[in-house]
Amino acid sequence: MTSQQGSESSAASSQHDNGKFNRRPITPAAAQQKIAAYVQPATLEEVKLHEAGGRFLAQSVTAPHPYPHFRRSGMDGYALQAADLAQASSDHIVWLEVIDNIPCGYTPSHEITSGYAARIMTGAMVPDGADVVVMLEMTELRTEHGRTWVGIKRQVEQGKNITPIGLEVQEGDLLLQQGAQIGAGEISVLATFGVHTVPVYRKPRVAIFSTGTELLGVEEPIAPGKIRNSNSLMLAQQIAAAGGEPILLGAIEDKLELARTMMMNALEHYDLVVSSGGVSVGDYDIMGDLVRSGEVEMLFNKISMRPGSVTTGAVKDGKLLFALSGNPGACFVGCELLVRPTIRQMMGSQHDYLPQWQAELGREYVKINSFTRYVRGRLEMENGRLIAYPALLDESNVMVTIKDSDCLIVIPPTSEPLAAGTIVQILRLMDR
Ligand SMILES: Nc1nc2c(c(=O)[nH]1)N[C@H]1C(S)=C(S)[C@@H](COP(=O)(O)OP(=O)(O)OC[C@H]3O[C@@H](n4cnc5c(N)ncnc54)[C@H](O)[C@@H]3O)O[C@H]1N2
Ligand code: MOO
Ligand SMILES: [Mg+2]
Repeated sequence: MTSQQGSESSAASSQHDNGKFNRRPITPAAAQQKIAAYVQPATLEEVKLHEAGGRFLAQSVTAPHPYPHFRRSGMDGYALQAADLAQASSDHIVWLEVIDNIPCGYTPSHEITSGYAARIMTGAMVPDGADVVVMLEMTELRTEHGRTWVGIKRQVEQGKNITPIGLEVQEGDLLLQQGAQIGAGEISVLATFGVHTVPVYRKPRVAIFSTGTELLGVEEPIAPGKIRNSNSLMLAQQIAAAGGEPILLGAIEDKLELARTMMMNALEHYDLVVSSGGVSVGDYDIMGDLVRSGEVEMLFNKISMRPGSVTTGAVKDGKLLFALSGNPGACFVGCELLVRPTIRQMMGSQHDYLPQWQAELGREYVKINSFTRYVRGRLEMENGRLIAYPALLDESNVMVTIKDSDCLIVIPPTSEPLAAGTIVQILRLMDR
């Protein structure tokens, strides 16, 4: 016991506490399912469209009108009847009288009949009667006595350079599904259809705290035996990237009473709670003790995965608590596999779990394990093949290679090393 460790820690009782050792592992998928059963949808709010980026739509949106909603010219040129050009050729120029000039934003003032044309700009409304727009470069002009004729030496197929009404979207079409995450393309759609305030899910407020008597604030000078609290800030970034609002509650010493107060307060005031550290079998692994104490309903305290086998999930009054391992690698993976999907499920996302792809293993992977491993990896495209390189240092307690990874390579339980070139599943990390 270190000098800082108070007598109220769980140390005294831990020798007799078999609960922490007799943990029944469940699979990562089972853990995800258990959690999903407790997810409560976030409430709604309206935000201005220009502030809606990254948020999740709380209601599906259907098209109030077709798009485009008028026949639109795709070129600067002349709107006319294609049949008038039936005799046009390099030896025979067809002349049509120009009776209108249609800029964008105006309605045509004349219907086009045989023998006539209207000068028209890209994006302008094609006049009734016209069934083609001939681009400016294919035409020549003649002016006589204040009247203007356009000359064309080529046939042009009917419909050319006219975007028909509803080409992109018909009235009543489903534009965006509830739960869609709003990016540039979605904003363009919403703007096009006049949705200037957007119903979105409120960002779940996710409380984050770390446990560890060794933890210093990031601003504090380094000291023997101490480390800076990197997990809290790493988690905050992951949670923000997932769509949540991280609330940093700081770090506490490994004291059961402090942890209880912190956890209960967080569960009361926030939508989700994520902690780091203290879930293993050590004397001061207070989060593990706390979750087993009966004050919260434990969902699991062992998952058949590495890193993060001791990752613990619990629920109290419908609110979920994720007690992640303190080892940075395990903390990171636990957040990606469990916390991220929860946040996204709360906001109705159809893309809640990390997308799964296949890749070739870039180098031999020799560690064998009865649990599924999520190995941080880096993806490269080589000769049209997707190759996943496992990090050279991928231990749970290794921090520095997290930044180099853009995927987690899924190594199933195996008793044999995996050869380079083996097809593996990978989970794409989505925060970059
Ligand atoms: N006897 C056993 N010991 C351990 C086992 C086991 O099965 N039997 N499992 C090991 C594995 S695997 C993991 S993972 C860790 C899990 O430990 P905890 O979740 O209890 O985390 P701590 O003990 O609090 O810390 C572990 C490690 O991480 C550092 N840490 C903690 N918090 C932070 C933070 N906020 N920022 C940066 N680093 C942090 C801490 O200093 C420790 O080095 O247990 C193994 N032991
Ligand atoms: O299972 Mo430990 O939790 O990272 O390797
Ligand atoms: Mg521990």
